[in-house]
Amino acid sequence: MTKQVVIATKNKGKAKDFEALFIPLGYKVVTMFEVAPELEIEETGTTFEENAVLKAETLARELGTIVIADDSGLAVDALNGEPGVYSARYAGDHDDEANMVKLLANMEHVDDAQRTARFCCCIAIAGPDFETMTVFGTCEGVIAHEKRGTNGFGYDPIFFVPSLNRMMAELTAEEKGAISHRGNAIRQLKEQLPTFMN
Ligand SMILES: O=P(O)(O)OP(=O)(O)OP(=O)(O)OC[C@H]1O[C@@H](n2cnc3c(O)ncnc32)[C@H](O)[C@@H]1O
Ligand SMILES: [Mg+2]
Repeated sequence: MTKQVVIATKNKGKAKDFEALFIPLGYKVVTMFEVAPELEIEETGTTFEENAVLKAETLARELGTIVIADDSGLAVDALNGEPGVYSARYAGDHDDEANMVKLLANMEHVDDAQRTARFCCCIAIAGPDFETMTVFGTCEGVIAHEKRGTNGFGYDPIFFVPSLNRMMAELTAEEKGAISHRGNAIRQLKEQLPTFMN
């Protein structure tokens, strides 16, 4: 029987990232589209951790099983850490394209040296018989002046990864997982929960 991991997400790009990380470990990835399509979880927290815990615990309670959730975002130094926890809704509705347009406009007069940023990801794991646990991962980069690349999701086309000399949206899902905030968080989870992710 294939093991499965339930992720409290409705973001298809995020789900693909998780598949690249979990399938090699022998897990099938299941999202809210399959297990709770009607459930809307309002992200009322002010930190990645609060929102990740909220999403994981809400779905775990609903299903009575172990659930993982990811709350993530982009923190841009020249914008004092914005859009941060509001990354998905930066330009209003959840619209990746509009979010990038707004971010590039707000960065128009920022010099190359000041365009540093990082993706942040808090992953929470919740279940019926243990206390919710969280791990945190980051990925350093630079905000480009224009979009490039078609892989990934969200802000990937404007996030330059200096160590690979490519945009995040130019990496395969496997390459992204090896260096991303999400990959780094998952690797920590794996270290701390070897029995869950063996
Ligand atoms: O809450 P769920 O349903 O998981 O999906 P979401 O897209 O709303 O997810 P978040 O609330 O965690 O918001 C994260 C946003 O941050 C951005 N983001 C997070 N991880 C990213 C990544 O790996 N690449 C590009 N953008 C990312 C992107 O705009 C996401 O919509
Ligand atoms: Mg969300």
